[in-house]
Amino acid sequence: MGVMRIGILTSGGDAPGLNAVIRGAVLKGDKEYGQQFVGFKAGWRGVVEEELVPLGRHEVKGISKQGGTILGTSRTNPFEGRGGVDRISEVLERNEIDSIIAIGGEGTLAAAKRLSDEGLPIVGVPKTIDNDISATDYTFGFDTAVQIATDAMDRLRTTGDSHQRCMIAEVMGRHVGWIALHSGMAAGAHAILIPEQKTSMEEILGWVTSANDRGRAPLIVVSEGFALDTMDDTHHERGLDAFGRPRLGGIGEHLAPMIEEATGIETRATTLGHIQRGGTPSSYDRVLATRLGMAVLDLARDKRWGQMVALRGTDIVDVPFEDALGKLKTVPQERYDEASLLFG
Ligand SMILES: Nc1ncnc2c1ncn2[C@@H]1O[C@H](COP(=O)(O)OP(=O)(O)OP(=O)(O)O)[C@@H](O)[C@H]1O
Ligand SMILES: O=P(O)(O)OC[C@H]1O[C@](O)(CO)[C@@H](O)[C@@H]1O
Ligand SMILES: [Mg+2]
Repeated sequence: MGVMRIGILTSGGDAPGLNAVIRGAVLKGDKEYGQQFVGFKAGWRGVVEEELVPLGRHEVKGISKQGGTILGTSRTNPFEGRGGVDRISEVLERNEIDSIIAIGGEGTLAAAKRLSDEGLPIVGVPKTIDNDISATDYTFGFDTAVQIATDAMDRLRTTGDSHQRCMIAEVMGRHVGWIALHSGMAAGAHAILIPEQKTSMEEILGWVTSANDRGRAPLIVVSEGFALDTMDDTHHERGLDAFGRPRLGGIGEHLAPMIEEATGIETRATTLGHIQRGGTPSSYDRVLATRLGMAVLDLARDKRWGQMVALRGTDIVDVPFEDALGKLKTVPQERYDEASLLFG
């Protein structure tokens, strides 16, 4: 049997740790199995458009501490345009590529599942800062996002304290509240508002006034996908993305005047936005990402197509793509109840 050649792609939004996955895979493949690697540029686009880049030990030197992805990313659908199974098989064959490692979120993994169901040799690695993928306890990128959000809140608190203001920090997370829950708990927030828990303005005002009455500057953490019990939908004023999904964001700015008017406490909102996704990954994310990158190679070596790696406890395990799809991993009621004991 000849040397196995593996193509790697990163697809969907970037997350800190993507480069550590790539490096982990390339180093192990090179040292252990004598495999060779190529990179596909910008997700599935690189596969469909046959945009390949060399990916050897030289290219991955020192990259696990770099944010973003050296391969670039996109939200290209591999079935659209010139894409499809026949086109992808032809690209793989022409470039003597035996398998694809797809690193991405649930959209990328859904595409990977469809392609592997149709016979293509694909294995996967889950990624998202939102930590909303089922079948894995944590995703890389989440720890870094939480750390960045916590640092920002520590800063908001010193300026809030100085002015005796109510500060609102809006964090990412799409339709789940993991980033808000963890960063809010770490920063000692007086309320954490998440999409999983419909909350009333009365409850929020109760927490704000109770903190204020004790002489504290209230800190409210709100997840971008949160809606008040009186709202029919999430707050999104920036329209839809290319796939018809609402671009979330702005709920913090929406709540601030309501709180200020009802309590008389001057209130300011800050949206952390893409700062949460950029820059150096935490050491936890580097280690998790490196382990996932090394483990996914065993799936490729054993030709276990349609499988992905995941974290269970402290172990890296493998699961079929479908276990990661269909259902978001939301914040369980007991985790919210536990955190909410500290509100107000
Ligand atoms: N069910 C699906 N079948 C085939 N392709 C899909 C499917 N869902 C999504 N995709 C394709 O995969 C691409 C990546 O998905 P998406 O943009 O949701 O990013 P993701 O991998 O889920 O990461 P993120 O965490 O940023 O959402 C999509 O842009 C789309 O082209
Ligand atoms: O990169 P975009 O398209 O602005 O997407 C932003 C979304 O991506 C995420 O950062 C990761 O899924 C979400 O938290 C956020 O809603
Ligand atoms: Mg997605």
